Amino acid sequence: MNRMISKSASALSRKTLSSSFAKTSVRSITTLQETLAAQVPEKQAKLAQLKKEHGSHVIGNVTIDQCIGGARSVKCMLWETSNLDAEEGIRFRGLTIPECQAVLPTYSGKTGDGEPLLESLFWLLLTGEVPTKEQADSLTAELHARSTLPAHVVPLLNSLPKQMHPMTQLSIGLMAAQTESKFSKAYADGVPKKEYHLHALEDILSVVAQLPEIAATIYRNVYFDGTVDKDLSLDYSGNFCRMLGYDDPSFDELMRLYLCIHTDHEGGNASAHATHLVGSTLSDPYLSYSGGLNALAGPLHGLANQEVLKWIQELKSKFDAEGKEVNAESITEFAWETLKAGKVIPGYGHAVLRKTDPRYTCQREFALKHIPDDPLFKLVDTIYQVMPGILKEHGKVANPYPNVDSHSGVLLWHYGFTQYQYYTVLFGVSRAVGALSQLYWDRALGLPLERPKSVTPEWLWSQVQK
Ligand SMILES: CC(=O)SCCNC(=O)CCNC(=O)[C@H](O)C(C)(C)COP(=O)(O)OP(=O)(O)OC[C@H]1O[C@@H](n2cnc3c(N)ncnc32)[C@H](O)[C@@H]1OP(=O)(O)O
Ligand SMILES: O=C([O-])CC(=O)C(=O)O
Repeated sequence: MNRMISKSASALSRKTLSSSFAKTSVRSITTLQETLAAQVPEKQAKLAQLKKEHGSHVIGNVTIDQCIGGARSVKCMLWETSNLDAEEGIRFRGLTIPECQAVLPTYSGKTGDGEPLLESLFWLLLTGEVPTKEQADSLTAELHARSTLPAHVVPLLNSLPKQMHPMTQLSIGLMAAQTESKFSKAYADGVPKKEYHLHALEDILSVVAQLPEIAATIYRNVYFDGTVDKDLSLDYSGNFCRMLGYDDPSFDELMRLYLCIHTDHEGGNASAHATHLVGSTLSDPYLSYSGGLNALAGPLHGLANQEVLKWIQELKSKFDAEGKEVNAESITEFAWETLKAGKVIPGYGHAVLRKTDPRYTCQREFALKHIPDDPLFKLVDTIYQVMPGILKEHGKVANPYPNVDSHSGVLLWHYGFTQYQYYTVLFGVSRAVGALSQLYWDRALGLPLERPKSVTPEWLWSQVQK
C-alpha cells in the first residue's frame, strides 16, 4: 500500500485543515488528512479522463420491471468505498470481512488478534489504504477530540418523550448538532467548489465522533437514569460501550465487530443512497446523514434487526404458553403462520445478495467462539437450518438466506442488551462511517446533483405499444 504523499498535498492539508488534532499532533506519521489530500488530484483527473474519453459508453439497459421495481441492478451510481457481489457479499475497498479481520489493526495492536478497530476500517474506507496501528490510534485521538456535543444537544435529547422511537431521537439529535456544521458555514461564506471536500471532511469526522454520545444518551435516558460515563483512554468502540453502560472486554470486542461490519454495503442500499442523494444538494454531512438514518429506520432495512428479536420473542412466548418445545418443527409452524398472514420473515431475504450474508456468517463465528452454549444462539441456528427450505417452498423470495440483521440482536441479548427497540441505533452509529466516507469522495470528485428521470405509466405503455 502506498503510504507516501506529495509535499504539496501535505502542505495543502496543513494549511487548510482546522482540526485541532491535525495542528497539535506530533508529526511522525502520515495523517488521515494528508493521505487523502495526496489522493484527491489523481482521482479527480482519472474521473475526468473517464468522462471525457468514455462518457457515452453504454453500461446497461433498463427494463420496465426495473423501473417499477425499485431499480434493482440498475447501474447508475458511483461508489468508491465498497462493492457488493450477490454471491460473495461485501468487500470493503476490495477486502472481504475475513481479509479485514486478518489485516486491520486491532485493539491489542497485534493484527489478527481480535476484531478490527472501527477506526482502522474508517481509515480503509476513506483512503483505500490499510492504516498502521499508529494511524488508527491517531484517528481514535482525533475522534475523541471532536466528540464534545454542542451544549444544546443533551438537554434537547433529555426533553424527548421516552416512548419516542430511539431512531427518531437519533435523527433529531444529529440534526440538532448541525448548528456546528463547518461545511454549511463555508458554503455560506462562498468557498470555491474545489475546497468543498475539505470542509465536508471536517463535518464527517465530527459526525462520526459525536454520534456515540448522542446514541448513548438516548439509551441511558430511555432505559436507565440518563447518566453517560465516557472513557477516552479506550478506542471508539470501547468508549461507546462504557457510555452505554457496558464494561466487559468480550462485549467491547462484539461492538468492534458490530460497528465494522455494518458500516458500508455499497451505494444502492437505502441509508447510503439517501445520504448520497441528500448530500448531492450540498446539504451538509449532518443533514445528509440524518436523511440516511431516517431510511435506516424502516423495517425492510435497518429496523429489521429489532424485528428479528421481536419475532423470536413472539415465537417463544407462543410456544411457552402452549407448553410446546421450541424446535425445528415449531419454528416451521410459526414461520408459515407469519408468511400466511402476508408478513415478511425479518432477517431473511435481500435485494442483492443471493447467498448467506457474510456479515451473518462472521457473527455466527463470533457466537461459536464466545457464546457457543447460549440458548438464543442455538435457537437462531435452528432457524437458520429450517428457514431457507421454508422460503424456497414459499416460492416468492429471491434470496431465502439470512442477512446481517438476523444475527446481530442475539449477540447483544447475550450480554444483557435486551432493549431491542434500540438495536437499529447501533446500526446507525456504524453506517455513518461508510455513508460519510463516500460523501467525502462525492464532494472531492465534484459529483453533481442527483436527479434521475421519472416516467409516467402512459409513457411506459407508449414504449411497449410502439
Ligand atoms: C441491512 C438490511 O437492510 S438487510 C435487509 C433487512 N430486511 C429484512 O430482513 C426484512 C425481510 N426481507 C425483505 O422484506 C426483503 O427480502 C427485502 C426488502 C430485504 C428485499 O426485498 P426484494 O428485493 O423486493 O426481495 P424479493 O425480490 O425476494 O421479493 C420478492 C417477494 O418475496 C417477498 N419476500 C422477500 N423477502 C421475504 C421474507 N424475508 N419473508 C417473506 N417474504 C419475503 C417480497 O416481499 C416480495 O413479495 P411481493 O412479490 O408480494 O411483493
Ligand atoms: O444492501 C442493502 O440493500 C441492505 C443491506 O444489507 C445494508 O444496507 O447493509
